[in-house]
Amino acid sequence: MPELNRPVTEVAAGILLDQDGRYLLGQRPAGKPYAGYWEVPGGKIEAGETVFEALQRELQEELGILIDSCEEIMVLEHDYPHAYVRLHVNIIRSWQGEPRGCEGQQLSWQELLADKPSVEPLLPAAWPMLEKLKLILN
Ligand SMILES: Nc1nc2c([nH]c(=O)n2[C@H]2C[C@H](O)[C@@H](COP(=O)(O)OP(=O)(O)OP(=O)(O)O)O2)c(=O)[nH]1
Repeated sequence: MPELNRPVTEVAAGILLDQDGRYLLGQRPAGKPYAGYWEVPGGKIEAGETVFEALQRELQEELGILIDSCEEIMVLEHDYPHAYVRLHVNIIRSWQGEPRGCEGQQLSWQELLADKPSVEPLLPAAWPMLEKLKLILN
C-alpha cells in the first residue's frame, strides 16, 4: 500500500510473446528514471484509457507495432523513490508489424526457458513479471 497521500502511477506493461517461445525486453532511453535499465515495453496509462488502449498507444510509439489483444496476468505494485507504481501486466500474443526501437532504444528477444535474461540490469519490478510468466507457461 502507498503511504497516505502518495499518488499511484498506473502503468501498463506488455510482454510480447512470439511463436518461438521468446519475449521482448527494451532498454530505457536516456532522460527517463532508470535510463539504461531493461524493461517490459509499456508506460503510464493516461486518464480515460483502458489498459488495452494504453498498451496499443505505447507499443505503437515505442515499437511501431499495432497489438490485436492482451491478457492480464497480474497486477503488481512497486515503491520507487521517483514514484509509487501499479503495473498492469499483460501478455500479447498477436500484433501487426515487426518491433523496432522507435525511440532509439535497444531491443532484445529473450528465451522463456532461460534461467535469467541475457541482458541486465532489469528494472526491479520487471523480475516478478518474468517469474509469473514462467509459472503460467510451464
Ligand atoms: N514499461 C515498464 N515500466 C516499468 C516496468 N517496471 C517498472 O517498475 N516500471 C515503472 C517505471 C516507471 O516508473 C513506470 C513507467 O513509466 P515510463 O516512464 O516508462 O512511462 P512513459 O513512457 O509513459 O513515461 P513518460 O516519459 O511519458 O513520462 O513504470 C516495466 O517492466 N516496464
